[in-house]
Amino acid sequence: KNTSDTFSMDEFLVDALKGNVILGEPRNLACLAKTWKDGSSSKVCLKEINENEGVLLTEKLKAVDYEYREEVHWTKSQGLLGTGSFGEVYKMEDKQTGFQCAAKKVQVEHFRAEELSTCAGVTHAKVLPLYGAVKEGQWVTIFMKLMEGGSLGQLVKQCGYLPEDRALDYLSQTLEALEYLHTHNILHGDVKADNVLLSGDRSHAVLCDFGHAAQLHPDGIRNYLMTGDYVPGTETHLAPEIIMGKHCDFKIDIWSSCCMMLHLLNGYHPWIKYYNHPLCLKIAKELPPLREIPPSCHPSTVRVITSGLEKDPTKRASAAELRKKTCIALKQVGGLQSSWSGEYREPR
Ligand SMILES: CN1C=C[C@@](O)(C#Cc2ccnc(-n3nc(C(N)=O)c4cc(F)ccc43)c2)C1=O
Repeated sequence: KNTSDTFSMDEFLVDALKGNVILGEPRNLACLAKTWKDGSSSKVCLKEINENEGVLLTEKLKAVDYEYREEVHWTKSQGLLGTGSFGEVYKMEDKQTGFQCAAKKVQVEHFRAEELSTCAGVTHAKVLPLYGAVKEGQWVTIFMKLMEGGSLGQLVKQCGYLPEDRALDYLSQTLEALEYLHTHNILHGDVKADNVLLSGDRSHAVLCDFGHAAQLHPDGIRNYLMTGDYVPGTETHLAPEIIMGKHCDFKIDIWSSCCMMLHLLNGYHPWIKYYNHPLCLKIAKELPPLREIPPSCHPSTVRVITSGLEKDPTKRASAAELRKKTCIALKQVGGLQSSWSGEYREPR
C-alpha cells in the first residue's frame, strides 16, 4: 500500500476511534495518540472534560460500552510506584477481570505521542510491554506490565552501590534493549537506572519510559533534537553532542548507559561529586568522567565504560559492540556470583 492510502486509512480510522475505547492494535493507538496533544488546545469545552477514548492492547483490560474510566472500570490499587518523565506511576486493577498492571498518568499538555508511537509496536524481552492507553478529560493514562522488582534506581538507593558483576549484567540487558530499539530506528533519550525495571527476583531487567523517545530517520540527517520538540533527558547522563547542539543520533543512548553504569558502581550519578550546577558546561568542556570508574574494577570493565564514554559519537561504541564487550567483561570477572544478601554498601 502506498503511504497516501495508508494516510487516508489512518484518518478514517482515527475518526472511528474518537470518543471510544476499544480493544485494538498498536497502530490504532499510535494514530489516536497523535490527536491527543494538538486536541489539547485551550478550548476545554464540557465535552472535552468528560471525553473518554483510547485503545487497549490486551483483553485483560476490558472496556465497557466503549468506555474505560478510572474508579468506574479500573482503580489505582495502592500508593505511587514511581515517577517517570512528566508522570506518576501507580499499580492498578481492572474491576471486571481483576487483572493488575501498572498505570502512568500524564497531563495532556505534557503528553508526547512519541511515548506511545515509539513503543506501541515493540515486542522484546528487554523492553517493558505496553498494554494500552486511554484519554479521560485532560489526563492520559498509559497501561503497562507491572514489574514487581521495582526500578534499578530504587535498588541502588537501597543497596548503596552494586557489585561489579551485577552492574555488568544489568548494563548488558539494557544494551540488548538498545540494540533492538536502535535497529528499529528508535532512540530512547533517557537511559538511566530509574528507567530500568526489574522482575520480582531481580534477575530480569527491562527498559522503560519512552517519554523522551523519537523515531529517528535512518538517514540521520534530520536532527530531531533541534526541532524544538525534543525534551532533554537527565542532565548528569546527557551526551556532550546534545549540549553542543551538534548532530545527535542513537549514540546518545550509549553515553547515557555508561553514565548509568557509573551510577550503579558508585551509588551516585557522574559529575555531581566534582562539579556544581550547571553541569552541562562541564560535560561539554571536560574529559569524559573516566576517573569515576572505581579502581577495583576489572580492566575489561574499564574498557567497556571507556568505549561508551567516547566524546566523539562516531568513535563511541554502538549498542551491539558495547554489549559484546560487556559480556566479555562479565565472563572475565567470573560471571554472576554476588548474592542478594542485600547488605548496604556505603556509596564510594
Ligand atoms: C511501555 N511504556 C509505557 C509507558 C512508558 O513510557 C513508561 C514508563 C515508566 C516511567 C517511569 N517509571 C515506570 N515504572 N513502571 C513500573 C512498573 N511497570 O511496574 C514501575 C515500578 C516502580 F517501582 C517504579 C517505576 C515504575 C514506568 C513505557 O515504557
